[in-house]
Amino acid sequence: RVVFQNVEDLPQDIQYDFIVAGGGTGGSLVATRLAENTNWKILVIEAGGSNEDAWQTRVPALWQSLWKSRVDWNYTTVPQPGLNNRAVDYPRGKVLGGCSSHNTMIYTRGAKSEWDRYAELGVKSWEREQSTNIRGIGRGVDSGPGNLSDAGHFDPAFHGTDGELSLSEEFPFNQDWNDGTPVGTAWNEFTIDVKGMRSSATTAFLSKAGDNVHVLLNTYVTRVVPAASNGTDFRVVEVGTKEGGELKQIVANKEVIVSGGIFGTPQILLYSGIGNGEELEAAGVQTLVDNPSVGKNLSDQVTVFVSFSTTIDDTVMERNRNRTSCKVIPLNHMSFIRLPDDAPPFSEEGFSDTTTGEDASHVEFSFFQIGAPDPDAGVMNSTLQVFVSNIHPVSRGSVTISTSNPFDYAAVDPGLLAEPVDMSILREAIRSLRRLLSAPVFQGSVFGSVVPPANVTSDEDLEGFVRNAANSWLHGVGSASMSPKGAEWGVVDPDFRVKGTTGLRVVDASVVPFAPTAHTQAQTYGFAELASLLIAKDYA
Ligand SMILES: Cc1cc2nc3c(=O)[nH]c(=O)nc-3n(C[C@H](O)[C@H](O)[C@H](O)COP(=O)(O)OP(=O)(O)OC[C@H]3O[C@@H](n4cnc5c(N)ncnc54)[C@H](O)[C@@H]3O)c2cc1C
Repeated sequence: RVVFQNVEDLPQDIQYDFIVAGGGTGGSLVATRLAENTNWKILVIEAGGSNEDAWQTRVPALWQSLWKSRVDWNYTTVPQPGLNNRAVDYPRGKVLGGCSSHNTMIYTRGAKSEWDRYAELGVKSWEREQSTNIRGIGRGVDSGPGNLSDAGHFDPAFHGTDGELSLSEEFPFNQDWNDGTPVGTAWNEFTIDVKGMRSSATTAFLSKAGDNVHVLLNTYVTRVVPAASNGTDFRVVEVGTKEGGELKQIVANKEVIVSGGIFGTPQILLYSGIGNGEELEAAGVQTLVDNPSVGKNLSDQVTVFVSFSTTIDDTVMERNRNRTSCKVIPLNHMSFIRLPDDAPPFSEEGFSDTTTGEDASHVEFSFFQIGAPDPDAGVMNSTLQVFVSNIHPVSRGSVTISTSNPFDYAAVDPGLLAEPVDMSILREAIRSLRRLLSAPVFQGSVFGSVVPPANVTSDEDLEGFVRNAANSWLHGVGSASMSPKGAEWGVVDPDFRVKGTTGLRVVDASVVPFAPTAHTQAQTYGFAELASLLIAKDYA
C-alpha cells in the first residue's frame, strides 16, 4: 500500500473504485481483500496516524499504555444510571488498525448458535457448517498456531493454515474454544505473532496490500454526501483535518464503505443525514434518509473487577524474573460460564435465558493476574484478580449527536446495566466465581474475597458493589445493526448495504447485531471477510 499524510498529496489522476472510511479492524481487512483485484483502486481514510509511528502498538505487554494516549479517541460515556450515574472511560483506537492496534489481543470467536442467530438475520451464506468456523466465510483470517508447538494447544480443524493474522497461546493446554462451543475454561489465544509482536489488522493485512491501496492518514471523514443533490447515492466522502479547516470531497466510482467502528460509524452516518429525522433536525442536520435505528441498539458487555486472597506466586514478578514481560500479558486464561437453568436470575426472578443456546455463555471470568500483597490496603497475601463480566447483555445503548458540527464527539451511552436482568446475572456471576474458588482444589491456596469484601453477599450489597465498580468490557457492537432485508429495524441489509441508500455499506463491529460469547475482534474480522466476498462478487 501507498501511504499519504495529507489529502493534498493524493494523486490527482486516480479515480478510486472504493473508499473505506476508517482504517481499523474491519476497514483494513475489507480494503486488503478488495485490493486483491488489482484493477481496483482503493482509498482508506484514517483519522489517526500510522501504527508504525507508535511502536508501543507492536509490544503486547504495553497495551494498557496506549489507552488515553495519542492513538486513542479517549471517549467518555454519558453518566450511566446503571452505574450510579458514573461516566466511564471508553478507549477506541485512533490509529491505523483501529482497536486491533491497541486492544488486549484475545482471540475468541463465539458460539455456533450465535453465528446461526446472525445467519437468521438473512445472511444466507452463513450456513450452519460455515458458521461453526469463520474460516468457512472465505479463507480464514488466522494462521493457526504458527511455529509454536501445536500439539494439543489448538484444534487445527478450527483455524486457518495460511491466514495472515498470527495467533499464539501463553501456555499449553488441550482445548480450543474457537471450535464454536466456547463454554468452559481454556488458555487464551492471542493475536500475537511468533516473534512476540502484536498481529493487528494493519500488520497482518493492510501493510501487505498492493500499491492499488492508498492510505490517507490523519484525515477525518466528516460525512458521506450524495453524488447528486437530493439523492441517496452516497458515493462521495467529505474529509477535513480540523474544525473550521478546509473540507474536500473525494468520489468513489463504485462504493463508499464506512468502517469507523461502533462510535465513528453512526457518527458519520448521522452527520450525513442518515438517522432519526427528528433527532437530526433537532441537531441542525438535514435528514436525507430517515432511519431511527442509526446509532441505536448499542450492545455492550459489562465487567466488574474482583479479587481474592491467595498464596499462589505473584505472576507479575514471575514474568519479570523470566524476562518474558514483553510478550506475556496478564490474562492467561478465561472461563465462559453458562449459569444453570435453576440459577436465581431464572428460577427465582423469572428472567428468560439471555443467550442463544446451550453452547453460549452468560458470563465470563477473565483471570487477570496474581498481584503482590498490598500492606497499605491491609492485604497481606497476594490477590488473585478476576474480571467478571456479563457478556450477553439485554440492555441497549446509543450513539447520538446534538450539534451540526461533525468534529464534535457524539454522545456515547452504552446503557450499562440498564436492564434488571443484566444486574441479576452479574450479581450471580460473582457468586458463581466464589463457588468455583471455594472448591477443594483451591483450598489452601485461594482464600476469602478481598474485593468485594467477603461479607458482601446479599443481593442488595452485591448490587451496591457492582453499580459502584462496574465498567464497560469495551466490546460494544450493534450501533449500525444488520437486520433482514425489508425489516423495519436495523441499519444495514445482510449484504452490508445501508438501508435506503445506494453506493454505501458499513463494514465493522457496528453491524454485529448483539454481543457474542467472545471478545469482538474475531467477529469483526469474520463479518469483514464475508463483506469482502459479497462486495467482490457484486462487481465480478
Ligand atoms: C481497549 C480495548 C481492548 C479490547 N480488547 C479486545 C480483545 O482482547 N479481544 C477482542 O477480541 N476484542 C477486543 N476489543 C474489541 C475489538 O478490538 C473491537 O471490537 C474491534 O477491533 C472493532 O473493530 P472495528 O473495525 O469495528 O473498529 P475499529 O478497529 O475501532 O476501527 C475504526 C477505525 O475508524 C477510524 N475512524 C473513526 N471515525 C473516523 C472518521 N470520522 N474519519 C476517519 N477515520 C475514522 C478510527 O480511528 C479507527 O481506526 C477491545 C477493544 C478495546 C477498545
